[in-house]
Amino acid sequence: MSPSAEAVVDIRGVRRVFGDRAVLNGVDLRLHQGDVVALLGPSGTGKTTLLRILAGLDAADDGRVLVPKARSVVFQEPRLVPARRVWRNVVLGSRHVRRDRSRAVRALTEVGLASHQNAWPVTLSGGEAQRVALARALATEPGLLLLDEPFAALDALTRIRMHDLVAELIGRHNPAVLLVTHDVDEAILLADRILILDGGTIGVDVTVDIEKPRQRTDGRFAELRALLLGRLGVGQATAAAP
Ligand SMILES: Nc1ncnc2c1ncn2[C@@H]1O[C@H](COP(=O)(O)OP(=O)(O)OP(=O)(O)O)[C@@H](O)[C@H]1O
Repeated sequence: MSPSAEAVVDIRGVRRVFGDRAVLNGVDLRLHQGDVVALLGPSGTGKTTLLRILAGLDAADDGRVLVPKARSVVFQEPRLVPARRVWRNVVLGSRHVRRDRSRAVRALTEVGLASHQNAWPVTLSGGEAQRVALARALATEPGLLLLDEPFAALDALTRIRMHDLVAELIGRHNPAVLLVTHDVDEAILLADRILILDGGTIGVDVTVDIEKPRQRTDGRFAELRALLLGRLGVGQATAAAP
């Protein structure tokens, strides 16, 4: 993305204070359409707080926040409404249900769940429910897609399949994406840029210069993993290895 293109997310000097602790203390972040950015950081450093501010679910105490109106969030848990069928969950809040049914089915087709359109959420597996949450998030064609540890509750095999699916969907819809994750490999697999939030600010900002699809066996993958783990304060032995 050319640096001169207009940013869809532009936040400057964002502060968020809880009690006497400034969890965010001067965060700057610019994202352009199509940017896929992963946000790592030790537990409790404010990743979800930042994501909630970008989602409009929380407000900064100070600083400037420019985000698109059309934005969607996928959380760790799918947050489906149990009393609504799957397709209705995809277009929740719509006032034009009949017209929107085809939009819902298109979105479900993209995540491989068109055949489940009339199912009730309780009948879905965890992975299927999260695919419905993704379909719902993308059905509105958001300019910004916020993903808050969306694969953390899934088993390892489902998580790998979800990585492939999300990569494909992001490529097709081309929103700006902010992915909060604890999984360094997931960040390297999916993101073009990886940030580490610590001490209230973004201290690490790395461009992932490995062509996609990325292989964990690629030497550059292992090198970047070691670098990031080192910066996160874990796996120094790996990071220091020759
Ligand atoms: N509404 C709130 N009121 C008071 N403190 C809060 C509130 N929301 C978050 N915090 C505190 O802010 C800090 C950052 O929380 P946040 O959930 O943003 O961290 P995180 O980096 O996403 O953590 P994790 O990786 O464990 O999910 C934590 O210490 C948390 O207790």
